[in-house]
Amino acid sequence: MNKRITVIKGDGIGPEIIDEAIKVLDAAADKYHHHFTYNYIDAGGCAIDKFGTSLPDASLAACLDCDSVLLGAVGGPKWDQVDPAIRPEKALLKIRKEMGLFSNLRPAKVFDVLAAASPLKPEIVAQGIDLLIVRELIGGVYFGERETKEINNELKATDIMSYSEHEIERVGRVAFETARKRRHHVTSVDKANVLDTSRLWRKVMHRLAEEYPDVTYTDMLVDNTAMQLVKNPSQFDVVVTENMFGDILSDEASMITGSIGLIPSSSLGVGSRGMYEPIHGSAPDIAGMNIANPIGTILSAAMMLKYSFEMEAESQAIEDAVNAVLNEGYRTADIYTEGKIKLTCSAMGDKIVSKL
Ligand SMILES: NC(=O)c1ccc[n+]([C@@H]2O[C@H](COP(=O)([O-])OP(=O)(O)OC[C@H]3O[C@@H](n4cnc5c(N)ncnc54)[C@H](O)[C@@H]3O)[C@@H](O)[C@H]2O)c1
Ligand SMILES: CC(C)[C@H](C(=O)O)[C@@H](O)C(=O)O
Ligand SMILES: [Mg+2]
Repeated sequence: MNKRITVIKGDGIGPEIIDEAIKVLDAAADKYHHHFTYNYIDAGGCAIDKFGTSLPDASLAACLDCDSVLLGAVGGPKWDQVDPAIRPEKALLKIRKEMGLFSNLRPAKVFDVLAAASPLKPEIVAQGIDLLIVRELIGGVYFGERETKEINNELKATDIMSYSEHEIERVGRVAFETARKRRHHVTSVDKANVLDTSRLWRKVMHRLAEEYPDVTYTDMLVDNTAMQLVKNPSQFDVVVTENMFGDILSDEASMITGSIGLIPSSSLGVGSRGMYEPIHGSAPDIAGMNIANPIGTILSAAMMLKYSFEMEAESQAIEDAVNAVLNEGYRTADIYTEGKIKLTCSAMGDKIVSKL
């Protein structure tokens, strides 16, 4: 099959991890006789430096005219003082919105061989950790009206969180449908003891739960969820939540697997075109050092093959290659434990390619 992939390397470690994912995609294309063409575009801080804006029109157009988008990461301290309207992160939010990517799947699974890298107690890890956060991606406080104004010589800032029934229902449906392919349990996370948006969220989720009697359902408040993720993560199968809660909880869930560098994500809307990116950021503290973990990005590429291109076997082959490399004891610095073999970012990419 021929597929056109728009690639955004972005900032910080973005270029390093994307290079490894492209190596892996090329190896998969060779093995299965596909042809992937890559359209490299600028977005984020690097685009501000070149064009004075984080998302040039041509870059957005390239995201809307391709079979899927692969993204490294954007942002970093260099651009912290720029006009908020053109911040690197704005580019990412605009691409998500314009592509209509309302559901963001963020799996957090402890690989058996990486149990020692998890900061949780071994007896908790032994119960098995394999959960999937379904994060609403183009609504809530990220996209509500915002302003900063001066009142009586004091600045006041406002960010509005809003959700409609339709926005909640479409992501809820993704969660229930996905649970049917997994362990048939959905935990819906909200703050219904305080927020109106959460009370509406809960109402819509309850309505959906009745449509899916084969899926067991639990409501959980977000503060308790943050605690339960550390105390008893094996209780979770699919966790569905609004945009900002999902952002925060997915970083927390990633850490119980050992490192944020391991976690991929897919963002989808209606139709098969999606955006695929690791959940971490541009990691300015380790950028340019060739020590970042490329596995989250490589597994994001694997998700692209499965969810957007219907290439199940190819996607599985990449996952198997990652598992094989980990099983043989190879580790990047973030997941290194005593007695294992430490690899750079590029050497990890090469090793995974060699297993394909
Ligand atoms: N999707 C994205 O593009 C995205 C996501 C999150 C944050 N950001 C942006 O990235 C910048 C830095 O954010 P931050 O420092 O809060 O979060 P971060 O995720 O970039 O880094 C947090 C910590 O995790 C480590 N880390 C992250 N990815 C890693 C990897 N692949 N291998 C090894 N270690 C890794 C970093 O070294 C750092 O110590 C900010 O500008 C932020 O807005 C972008
Ligand atoms: C960079 C930022 C806008 C982004 C988000 O909050 O969605 C990031 O944290 C993520 O998790 O993808
Ligand atoms: Mg985040």
